[in-house]
Amino acid sequence: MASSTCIPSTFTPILHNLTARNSITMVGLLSHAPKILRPLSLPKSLGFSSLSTATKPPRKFFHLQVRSVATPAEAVAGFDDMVAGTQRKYYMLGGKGGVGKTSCAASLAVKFANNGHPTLVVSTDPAHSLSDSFAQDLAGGTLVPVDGPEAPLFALEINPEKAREEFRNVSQKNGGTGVKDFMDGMGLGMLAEQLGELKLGELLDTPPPGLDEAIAISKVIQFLESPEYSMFTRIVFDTAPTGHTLRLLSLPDFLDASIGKILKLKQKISSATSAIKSVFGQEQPQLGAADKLEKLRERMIKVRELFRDTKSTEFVIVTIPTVMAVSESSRLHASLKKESVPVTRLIVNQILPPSASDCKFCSIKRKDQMRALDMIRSDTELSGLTVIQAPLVDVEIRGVPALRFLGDIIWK
Ligand SMILES: Nc1ncnc2c1ncn2[C@@H]1O[C@H](COP(=O)(O)OP(=O)(O)OP(=O)(O)O)[C@@H](O)[C@H]1O
Repeated sequence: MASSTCIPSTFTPILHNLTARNSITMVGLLSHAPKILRPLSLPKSLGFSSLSTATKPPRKFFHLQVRSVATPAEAVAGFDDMVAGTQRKYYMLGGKGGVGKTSCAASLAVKFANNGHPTLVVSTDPAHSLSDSFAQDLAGGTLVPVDGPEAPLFALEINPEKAREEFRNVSQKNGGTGVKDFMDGMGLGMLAEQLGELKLGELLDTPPPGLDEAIAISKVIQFLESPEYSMFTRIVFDTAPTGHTLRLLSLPDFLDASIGKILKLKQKISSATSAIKSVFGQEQPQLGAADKLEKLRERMIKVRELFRDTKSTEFVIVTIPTVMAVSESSRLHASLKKESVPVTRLIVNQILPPSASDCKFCSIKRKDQMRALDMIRSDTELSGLTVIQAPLVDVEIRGVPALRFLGDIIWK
């Protein structure tokens, strides 16, 4: 049984962001735990002072001695497998809101880059939490280089609203409000009525939930298919909270079916319009909208294939040790399995580090967490996964040094 690594609760790294970017002094209150933690090397390049005489850039801030403590067995993430090889791999991190998806995704991206992989970290979260996590403005919908890691690390915050706008434009034709007007305009309104069951209007004018994710990911696929982005060998997705992800997973089939029907409709329209043309001499309408939908459909199929590619993709579920979060993670895993999305790792984040003297609050909290960890062990969906435990650290995970610190704890 793998022994556990944990941060003694007395260890408190304090990150003071000094004036210049990246010049951070890390003052670890080492007096409490000199025997456990000792600074191996701190990068002078980042402006670290006295704590170390390191000259070459470090691999780690601190060396944690592995010691067995009475916490449930945890596995290690198997980072060596994740980082091996230069064939492009995709890691999608997802789970309940607020569990630490962005922090874990960003820390994984930093760790890949610090191990030599040109890496792209993508978020479709409208709240721009990736910028918060890196403490750098990454908004704008284009690739932004992240300062700090050793190999190139770029971030992409896709704005779902903009992506949705694009989608809506696909369906609008000559300023109409959608296909219905478009068909009315061609005197084919009655045909639109008959096709009511297609819910054409809803599909094109009000995108279904999860579409943001699908379009955002399809945008990334577009990026990655172009030569200038062929350098990236690791792509890390910080996905939206569970609900969106589940809808996204079923979306390509939904769109496939609906767009498939639209394209059949296109067939009907073009034969109907040639009939109209011969009677009314009307112009043959160009069907740009339907053609663009065809492109969208192809991209959605690529999204679905990407999610299901066991050779290059892995979905990592992130949770926290509460009954609610574990229950949601179990449902998420069941849905991912149904959609044949490969999942092997589960991160249980923000676990209270062991402590000799628990206050009343902590001892109750700890009991709840143990109960949730027991739930994982007995859960039919989750018990087969590699469970990686990440401690609750008492500093906010912001900026590359802190992400590197968290990454060294989680991605071993
Ligand atoms: N192991 C940890 N120890 C302490 N704080 C943590 C840990 N992991 C994450 N946090 C903090 O928890 C907060 C939420 O983290 P994060 O934004 O990564 O979660 P999220 O799942 O992406 O949230 P959302 O669903 O809102 O996007 C942040 O303030 C982050 O710094």
